[in-house]
Amino acid sequence: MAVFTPVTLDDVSQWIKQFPLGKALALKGIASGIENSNFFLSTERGEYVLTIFENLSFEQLPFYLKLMHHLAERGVLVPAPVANQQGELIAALHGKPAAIVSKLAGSSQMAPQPVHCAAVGAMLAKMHLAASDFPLQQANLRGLDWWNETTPQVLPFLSESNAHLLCAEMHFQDAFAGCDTYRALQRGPVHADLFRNNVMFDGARLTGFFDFYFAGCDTWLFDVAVTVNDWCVDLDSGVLDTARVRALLDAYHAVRPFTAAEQTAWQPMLRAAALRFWLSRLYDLHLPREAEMLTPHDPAHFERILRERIATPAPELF
Ligand SMILES: Nc1ncnc2c1ncn2[C@@H]1O[C@H](COP(=O)(O)OP(=O)(O)O)[C@@H](O)[C@H]1O
Ligand SMILES: N[C@@H](CCOP(=O)(O)O)C(=O)O
Repeated sequence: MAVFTPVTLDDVSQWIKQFPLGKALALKGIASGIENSNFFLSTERGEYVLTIFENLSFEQLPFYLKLMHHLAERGVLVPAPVANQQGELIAALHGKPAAIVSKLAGSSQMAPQPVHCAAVGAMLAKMHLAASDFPLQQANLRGLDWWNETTPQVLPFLSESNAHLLCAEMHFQDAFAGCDTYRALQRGPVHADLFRNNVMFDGARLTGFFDFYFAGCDTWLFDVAVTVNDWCVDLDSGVLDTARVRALLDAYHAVRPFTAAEQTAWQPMLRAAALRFWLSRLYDLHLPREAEMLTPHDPAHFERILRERIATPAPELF
């Protein structure tokens, strides 16, 4: 459970006066999540989510919140940020940046079927197209540079076999990022963390993507690979489930057709997406921040997925 910054209803009752939401009625810390402090906030005007950002700065946050606003205006299902009286989407709470966004209906679908994967694939393609004219630029802060910075920090904690895997994969990914195929890939703002727990469903109806706080400008294919590695994986073995993969990729392709360069890059990109989360989970496990309540994710899951993506040919992209 992650609430890094404790907040009381009293604290919020004063603070919320700058927003057009009426009085704060109830505040409840949210158990899941590992990056930020999140609370369900009931007000006289409805149900919202209050997020206190633990790592992102006031300078970095407009990218995420304005991106959500941009997407919501274009019909992509995402939480809408609420502006305060000054028209700002970010306001300080306990000295940290904080924001209020609308609460999505439904719950996460943690055992997805092809029908859920198809809905995610179609909305992901729609999101990539809708974000392509978003004017702000911000790199994916958990991209290749971060992997290169983080690798030496986690290496001392690894077994010989895992240290070898990590170094070899970093070498492979550094070379991949320098090749012509990689440079030919289409780019734009991506979610970069579109796991099952970051999408809401009401039955089989997708009600929204959320948790945009790892978003950044990167290749669209990286976003697809992150999504497939989570939504279409057999959680015990790390093997991809063919029916879910086809549902997700075919639905994406129907909205935004994949390119030949993307087909060539697909397997390296599935590996890159596995590496990214193996590294962040290793970092969070071995070099944790102080949290009032925190359950770290298991790095071995993504080590397994990475080994599997290296060993097994990738499914056809289209
Ligand atoms: N806009 C939202 N609507 C509904 N529930 C939300 C919303 N944002 C967050 N949540 C809930 O809060 C939980 C943690 O949020 P998340 O953004 O994943 O945290 P973190 O950024 O710390 O990883 C989610 O699993 C979800 O249940
Ligand atoms: N999805 C990442 C961790 C990021 O946490 P989230 O709760 O913000 O999705 C992982 O599974 O390692």
